[in-house]
Amino acid sequence: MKIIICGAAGRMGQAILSVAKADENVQVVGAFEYDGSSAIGSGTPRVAPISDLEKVLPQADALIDFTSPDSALKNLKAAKKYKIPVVIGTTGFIDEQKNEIAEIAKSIPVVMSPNMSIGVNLLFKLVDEVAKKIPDYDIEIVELHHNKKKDAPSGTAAKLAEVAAKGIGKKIESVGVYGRHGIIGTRNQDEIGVMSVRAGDIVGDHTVYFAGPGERIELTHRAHSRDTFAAGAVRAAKWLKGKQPGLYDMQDVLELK
Ligand SMILES: NC(=O)C1=CN([C@@H]2O[C@H](COP(=O)(O)OP(=O)(O)OC[C@H]3O[C@@H](n4cnc5c(N)ncnc54)[C@H](OP(=O)(O)O)[C@@H]3O)[C@@H](O)[C@H]2O)C=CC1
Ligand SMILES: O=C(O)C1=N[C@H](C(=O)O)C[C@H](O)C1
Repeated sequence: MKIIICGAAGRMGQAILSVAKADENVQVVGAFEYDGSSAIGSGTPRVAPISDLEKVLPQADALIDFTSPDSALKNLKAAKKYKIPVVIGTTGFIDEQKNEIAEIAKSIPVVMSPNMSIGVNLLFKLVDEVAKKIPDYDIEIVELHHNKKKDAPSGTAAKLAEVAAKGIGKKIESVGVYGRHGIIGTRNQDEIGVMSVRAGDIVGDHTVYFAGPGERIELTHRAHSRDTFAAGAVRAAKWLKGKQPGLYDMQDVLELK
């Protein structure tokens, strides 16, 4: 399995490189960073400028992207040109970009998930189940991440909120509340609060609260290491081999649907 890693010098890129190196069935044929990055020329395999991506794409079985929304979309467009399957772990896409990704996925198979861990993908299922069972309980989501994270809320928290909203028969666009401040009045019954904490080197924690009269449920996932996301990304790349074009997620890869 020959893979390309975009964002190779980043936190996730480095974790994926070490998972790939430990796997005898995986060969990294390209490790890319943006043009002008101080990482160009470093490491094994050597980190190359993203402007060289199309030189390597024809030899790859899959491209794994953990960069930023704009560059992920550019890399996806290049992969489409060469019909190479793509794993997108990058988060923070706006709706217009998500629509573009869905359109491109009509031509090539794409796995896109804000969280590649087994635990969080099970958490999505649990939240759906609990929200459906107790739709009148207050739902709040708190996510904690390291102080270098650029997007908020995390892609995972956004997805948890979407799943919870759907579970209670609402659209997250109508019920999502992102942070609170000032004399805001009492809580609306249907709102789903999403709070973001940025501190130190926290890898990624997500808690979903369901609070009702005299009790609450807290469903928490804590990632101890980025290796869990990296292993998931490599598993998704392998899973994509021979798949029909389409937009898949980690629940497809992990057969949780
Ligand atoms: N789906 C999942 O399971 C997970 C998703 N993520 C998501 O993955 C993304 C990356 O996270 P993380 O690794 O922590 O972030 P980092 O900032 O550490 O890594 C991103 C890397 O991509 C580089 N980069 C930026 N633009 C380009 C480009 N045009 N071409 C190639 N490389 C580029 C960055 O360079 P520079 O720093 O110099 O800008 C950086 O080295 C985020 O969106 C994050 O939310 C993270 C963990 C798990
Ligand atoms: O940026 C990160 O670090 C993480 N991002 C993902 C997200 O936005 O949900 C997943 C994970 O929690 C780590």
